Amino acid sequence: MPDESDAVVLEDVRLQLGAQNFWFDCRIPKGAITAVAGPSGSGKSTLLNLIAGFETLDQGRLLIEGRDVSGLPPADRPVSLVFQDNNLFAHLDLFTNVGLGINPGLHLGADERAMVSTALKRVGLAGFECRLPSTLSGGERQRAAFARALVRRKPLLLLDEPFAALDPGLRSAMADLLEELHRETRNTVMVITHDADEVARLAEHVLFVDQGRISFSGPVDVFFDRGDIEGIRTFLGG
Ligand SMILES: Nc1ncnc2c1ncn2[C@@H]1O[C@H](COP(=O)(O)OP(=O)(O)OP(=O)(O)O)[C@@H](O)[C@H]1O
Repeated sequence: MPDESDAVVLEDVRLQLGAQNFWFDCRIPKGAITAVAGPSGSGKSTLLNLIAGFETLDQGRLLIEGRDVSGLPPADRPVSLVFQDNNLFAHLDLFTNVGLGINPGLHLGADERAMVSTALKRVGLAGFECRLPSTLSGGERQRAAFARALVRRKPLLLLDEPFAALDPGLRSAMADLLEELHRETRNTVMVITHDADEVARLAEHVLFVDQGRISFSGPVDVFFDRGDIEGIRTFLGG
């Protein structure tokens, strides 16, 4: 039975995409940062897309904060997702793109406008308010998408390799920012990463996805001791 310490529960969730079969059965602890790791093509993005509602499960049950959301569209789920390829609206400036995170109708009060400016400042994009996404670098677009997710303040934040396009210095600064924001909000975060150092630095809990299944779910210190699981050994460079 799900309990109150679970933010997300996947119960016997099955999905087929083309020739690929996925089976997910796991719990994500509430208020923690969970790293989602695993080989390329193993199903990490698919797992996040299922939780966010961009994929629909064929079978099973998906609970977020105790509520069965299996039949709900993405907009009705208490989730904010940052994709690998961000997803900013090309014809809208950055202020508007981030403001949409707060209110899709863009009726923003003074406090909300201040929240947008603060979020842009925190990701290092103060002064970029009037710029269109096409005039930004890949890393800047990624940071803008992160700012939009921050202002949404949903209980569950899903990040699909949010810092992949950034150089090591910025990557580390964004990881610091994520940690800092997490300390402030204690929301639940799931972050896909290919980087073992990032897992060690950010995560309290780890899910390891391999061939469409979860081959490990547990605390981060246990994860680093599970070199006996072949996929994890490879991930850790062993
Ligand atoms: N709509 C689809 N139709 C058919 N196959 C799909 C579809 N979406 C994903 N797949 C396949 O499912 C597998 C898992 O994809 P997914 O994007 O979840 O992997 P991933 O672990 O996030 O990979 P990466 O680390 O490379 O981003 C891949 O083999 C992919 O080609």
